[in-house]
Amino acid sequence: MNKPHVFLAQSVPDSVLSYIADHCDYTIWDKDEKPTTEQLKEILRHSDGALLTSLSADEELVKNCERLKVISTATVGYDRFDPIGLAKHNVYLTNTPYVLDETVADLLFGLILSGSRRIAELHKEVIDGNWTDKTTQPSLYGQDVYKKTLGIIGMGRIGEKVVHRAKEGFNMSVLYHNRSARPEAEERYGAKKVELDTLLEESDIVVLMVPLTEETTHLIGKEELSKMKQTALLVNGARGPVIDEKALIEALTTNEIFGAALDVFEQEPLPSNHPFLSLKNVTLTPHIGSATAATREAMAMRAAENLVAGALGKTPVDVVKK
Ligand SMILES: NC(=O)C1=CN([C@@H]2O[C@H](COP(=O)(O)OP(=O)(O)OC[C@H]3O[C@@H](n4cnc5c(N)ncnc54)[C@H](O)[C@@H]3O)[C@@H](O)[C@H]2O)C=CC1
Ligand SMILES: O=C(O)C(=O)CO
Repeated sequence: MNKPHVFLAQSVPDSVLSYIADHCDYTIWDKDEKPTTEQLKEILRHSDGALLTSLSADEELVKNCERLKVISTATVGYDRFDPIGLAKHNVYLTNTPYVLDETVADLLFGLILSGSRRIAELHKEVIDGNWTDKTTQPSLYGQDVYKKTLGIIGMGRIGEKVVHRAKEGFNMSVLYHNRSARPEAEERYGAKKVELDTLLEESDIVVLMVPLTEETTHLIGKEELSKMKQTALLVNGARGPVIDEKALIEALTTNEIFGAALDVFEQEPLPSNHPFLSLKNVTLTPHIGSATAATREAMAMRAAENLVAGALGKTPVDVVKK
């Protein structure tokens, strides 16, 4: 029997490629520039499945792809894909939940610590040869993390791992804002579900961990920032557009809040003239929430398992239901 054919828009670890090859024939896109929409449509017309992590897909892309059964992304976030549009043409969208939760929560705690204790800012002072008596003056003091109040917006898989670290490691109080109540988290961590405004007003550290949707676009803007404490830190591990960056830059420039620690941005990579780059009260990382060798390999394998299952005509484990 002929093997199904899958398209890989990017390379994958050898172990993952070998798993795919056991079940499918494959083509890998090996050019530096991404395929154009027209090139992608043509490729997908001849594919049973596709791994499109760094690309996007909607109804228009797949409407003439009779063979196509699955589009897999090696990410948990799927805001660049339209699961409903794909489903209209019997194409599953799959993502990679669970396997990255602990790793992303670790990074978020790195951001919390760096932003609160000014690690990135003062690291730069040391590197630049500016370590003088003045470096430890009160105006450069940080904020405590231990026993402070963490406000988490988006108490999902990753949000709960952040809360675990906050409670078990730092004895923090936890407020959360989520679409639905999470009674187990309330019981286990003493987390309290509150309205967004209350969370913003009462938290010392506000962490964003919601998916990017119409509802969460610019969830944090001028008005929301004005409700935060002047000593508060805003941490974004979700997606850039969840924050209105213009409003955040204004709040950081006028010290309306203490600082921001950000892994995701409205435009990625950040343009070289971006105002964030000249602010001191920010920690910036280049969207590395899940970027450890082990976790990225686990994500690629999970994405491959979904891809292979779909291409073979089975129902993949991680079908995105919207
Ligand atoms: N920086 C990075 O590298 C990474 C970023 N992410 C981002 O984090 C997001 C969350 O991932 P998971 O925790 O796995 O997702 P999840 O689906 O388990 O959790 C998201 C939570 O947000 C809540 N939510 C959704 N819309 C909301 C709204 N309008 N208001 C309040 N709560 C709302 C949901 O009820 C859910 O509990 C992903 O969608 C992705 O965009 C995920 C992994 C790595
Ligand atoms: O999985 C995701 O959604 C990411 O942003 C990268 O891990």
